[in-house]
Order: sequence, then structure tokens, then C-alpha cells
Amino acid sequence: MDLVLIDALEVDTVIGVYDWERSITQTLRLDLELGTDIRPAAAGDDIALTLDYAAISERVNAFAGEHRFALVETFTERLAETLRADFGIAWLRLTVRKPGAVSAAGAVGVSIERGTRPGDA
Ligand SMILES: Nc1nc2c(c(=O)[nH]1)N=C([C@H](O)[C@@H](O)CO)CN2
Repeated sequence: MDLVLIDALEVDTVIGVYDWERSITQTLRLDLELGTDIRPAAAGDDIALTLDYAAISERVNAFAGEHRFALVETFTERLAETLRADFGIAWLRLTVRKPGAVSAAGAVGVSIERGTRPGDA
């Protein structure tokens, strides 16, 4: 399986479990690994035959602006569902970090894998 990568993508969204978090935007930092087969795109040198990381990054940014959740878990799960449906992604790993949420930590967050890896039974 090959991967298309998007690292350290920062988006602003309304997120948090506390009342004070409902009236501000906070930055989330995302890492995405998107399973695919890059050989058709490479053979044809054709963007239409791969996962367009620019288009996917724009979709993530739009999703963050359109939704407000309490939990990072909800943001992550719903975003994974959206990206898989919109872009036909067979497998992905999505890590979402909330920098600054715990002052003693560099970042906190969650990481999920969804779907079936291309090539796996
Ligand atoms: N597992 C989680 N724990 C916590 C979350 C979360 O989304 N998932 N959120 C918070 C608060 O919103 C916190 O980030 C505010 O600083 C606490 N724990």
C-alpha cells in the first residue's frame, strides 16, 4: 500500500467540553496518512488518478469551519467519515492534536485508523 501524506495541517474550529470553549475558535493540528496505489497516477502523470492532497486539505479546512463539537474524538471520527465518503479513501490514519489544551504537554489528541488497507484481504 502506498500513502499520500498531509502533515501538521492546522485548522481553526470551535471545539471543547467547557462553556468558555463554545465562544472561541481553537487550532487543531492534523496528520493524515491516506492509503492508495500511486502507480496509476505516476504512470500517467495525472492528478485525476491519485488523492489530491491540496483538495483534501481544503475539505478539512471547510469541515472545521462548518462544525462545532465538544470532543476531539467526535471531530476526528466525523472528519474521517467525511473524507472517506467524499474522496473514496479505502484506508486512512488520522491524528488530531489540540496544542495548548494541557499546558504541561506539547499537545494532546487522538489517532484513528479506518477502512481496509488496499491489498489486504
Ligand atoms: N479525550 C478527551 N479529553 C478531553 C477533551 C477531549 O476532546 N477528548 N477535551 C477537553 C477540553 O475541551 C480541554 O481540551 C480544554 O482545555 C478535556 N479532555
